[in-house]
Amino acid sequence: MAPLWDSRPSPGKGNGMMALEDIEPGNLILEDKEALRIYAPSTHIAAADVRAAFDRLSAEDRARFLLLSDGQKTSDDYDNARLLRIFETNNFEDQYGCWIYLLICRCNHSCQPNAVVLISEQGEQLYAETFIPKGSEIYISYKGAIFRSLTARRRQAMMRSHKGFTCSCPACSMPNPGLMVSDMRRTLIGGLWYALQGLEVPDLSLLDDPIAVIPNDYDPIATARHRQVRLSEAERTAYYYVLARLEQAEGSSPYWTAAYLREAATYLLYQIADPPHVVLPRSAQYVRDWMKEASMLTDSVRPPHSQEVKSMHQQCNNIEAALAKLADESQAGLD
Ligand SMILES: C[S@@+](CC[C@H](N)C(=O)[O-])C[C@H]1O[C@@H](n2cnc3c(N)ncnc32)[C@H](O)[C@@H]1O
Repeated sequence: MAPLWDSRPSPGKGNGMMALEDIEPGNLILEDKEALRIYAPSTHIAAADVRAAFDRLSAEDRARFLLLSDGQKTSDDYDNARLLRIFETNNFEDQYGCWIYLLICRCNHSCQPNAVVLISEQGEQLYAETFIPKGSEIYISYKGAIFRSLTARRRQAMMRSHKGFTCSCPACSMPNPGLMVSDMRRTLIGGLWYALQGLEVPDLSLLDDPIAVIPNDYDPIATARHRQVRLSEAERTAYYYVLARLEQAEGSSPYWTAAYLREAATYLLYQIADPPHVVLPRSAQYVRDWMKEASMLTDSVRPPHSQEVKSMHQQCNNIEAALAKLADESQAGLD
């Protein structure tokens, strides 16, 4: 298959991954695998560790490693300090340590990404999550889900502290009033998300301090206090539904809209299922419509064999069966 991308200059971001063809949502862009892993947190990794891991790579992979950005691109030559800079500019991190991909690492970050890295038994695969027109840039998000609920200023503060660059992605460089609307939407997304987790919105003021250094393990969720009042099922239905539509309006992955619609449908079903089991046809139709939309959206951005697609189809069937059973019980009650 001819490559769907090439590495080309991306204004203000070094090089980036540019689409050579129109790429449809759900299409595979490239396959990659971890090339180099160091089992330590990024803050504990020294130049000698990177050098040792680099020396274990094949000659071909060493050459590909040296193609990655070092954040300042001083020369084609390399010493231990440059190897460390490349590692720091490109590494992914989890609780087990840090690693590098030789292809995926050539992708820039966006706070409104159009692609996602999915991990399967075959390795790591980059998939389009929205339509990517020929000639435009392919972006992933370098940050986890809760990052999406921050305003542009707060996201930039976090990126500067954690990744050493000021994010100039399309979502962050949008002019007003678009940026203001996006900030408001994301703040609402955060408020609804925390409430649904049974949490108060945490104090995020650290992210408003322009000179604050935000620790690498900064986790706003861990500092959030528990809410005193539990949300009712009606509130949960409404919150998930609004969350789905806010994510959609914000241009997030359809995967999130699908996940929240499925929750909204499930909580609406719980309400229908409450005694006295009178199934209101309109509510039942909403449950079906939301599940159908959630299923179509998941199908559009995840491979057919993926766990997400299988589980969404299974849930559609379960919900359809539950509705049919409730309708029978409701009819029996009326007879
Ligand atoms: C993993 S590399 C991505 C590929 C890199 N741009 C290249 O030329 O190979 C990460 C670096 O790209 C740049 N970068 C990525 N996303 C960016 C963004 N949204 N805004 C500004 N710079 C970005 C930063 O210099 C960052 O340190």
